[in-house]
Amino acid sequence: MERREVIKVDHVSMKFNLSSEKFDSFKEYVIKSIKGQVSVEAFWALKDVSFQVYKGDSVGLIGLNGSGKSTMLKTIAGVLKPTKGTVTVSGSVAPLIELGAGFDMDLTARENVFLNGALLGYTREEMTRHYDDIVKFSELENFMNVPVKNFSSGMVSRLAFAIATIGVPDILIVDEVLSVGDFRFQEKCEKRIQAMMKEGTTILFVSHSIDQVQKICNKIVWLDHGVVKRFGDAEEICNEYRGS
Ligand SMILES: Nc1ncnc2c1ncn2[C@@H]1O[C@H](COP(=O)(O)OP(=O)(O)OP(=O)(O)O)[C@@H](O)[C@H]1O
Repeated sequence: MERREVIKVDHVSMKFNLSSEKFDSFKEYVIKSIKGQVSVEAFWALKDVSFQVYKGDSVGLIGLNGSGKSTMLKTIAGVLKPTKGTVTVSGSVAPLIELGAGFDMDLTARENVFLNGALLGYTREEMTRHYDDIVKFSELENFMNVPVKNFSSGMVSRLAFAIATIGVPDILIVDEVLSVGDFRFQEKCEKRIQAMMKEGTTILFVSHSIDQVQKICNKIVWLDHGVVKRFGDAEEICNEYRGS
């Protein structure tokens, strides 16, 4: 199997500034921040994280709430810039993070297909070609002319998943999105991800279902308070995680 490195996470640390003060209004916040009276505390969500991902790997990020999984995925997706260290990514990336975040809720599902497609870098012609597949996969045939604000959260996720997975990206980033939608739809999404893996797509995957992680992933990064506790074989680390 080809062992081409597609993601290199090199000594990455991420700092967030947390303000513990409460402000009665935005005006009060602005005045105090101009006067330098807002005290902020540094919080390191990732601390010196390093790992490499090779083409065709499917890597699961596991760890308790707040351990830094989503922050790590967002730095790889280019949504966040690390405070220290570097992330090098080669190839196209399809991020399935916060599904539906790019939707305009007042527009119809149909209009959002084209809007979201444009945000993902597709032309109108490309989206027209993929339109029927998106409608069929999301099973929203009867709802395409309905404003998305009237959709349930599961319907929003189905539409967003169908749009985000129309191509075969080099790297697919999946953050918790399979926990939305019903059981049957989750299976359908899993199948689509597995089909992409067969085509050679590299997967980065976050889910609180350790069984789902073990089913999809061959490697694991186990994060603990922003630090890599373990990195390696999925089966071994998932079993260790279950027993921890
Ligand atoms: N924009 C932000 N500003 C301040 N703190 C943040 C921000 N984003 C994340 N954090 C903090 O960083 C830590 C890691 O958050 P992150 O969402 O990466 O964890 P996670 O492992 O994905 O958690 P979960 O399993 O709950 O989804 C948390 O303590 C969180 O409060």
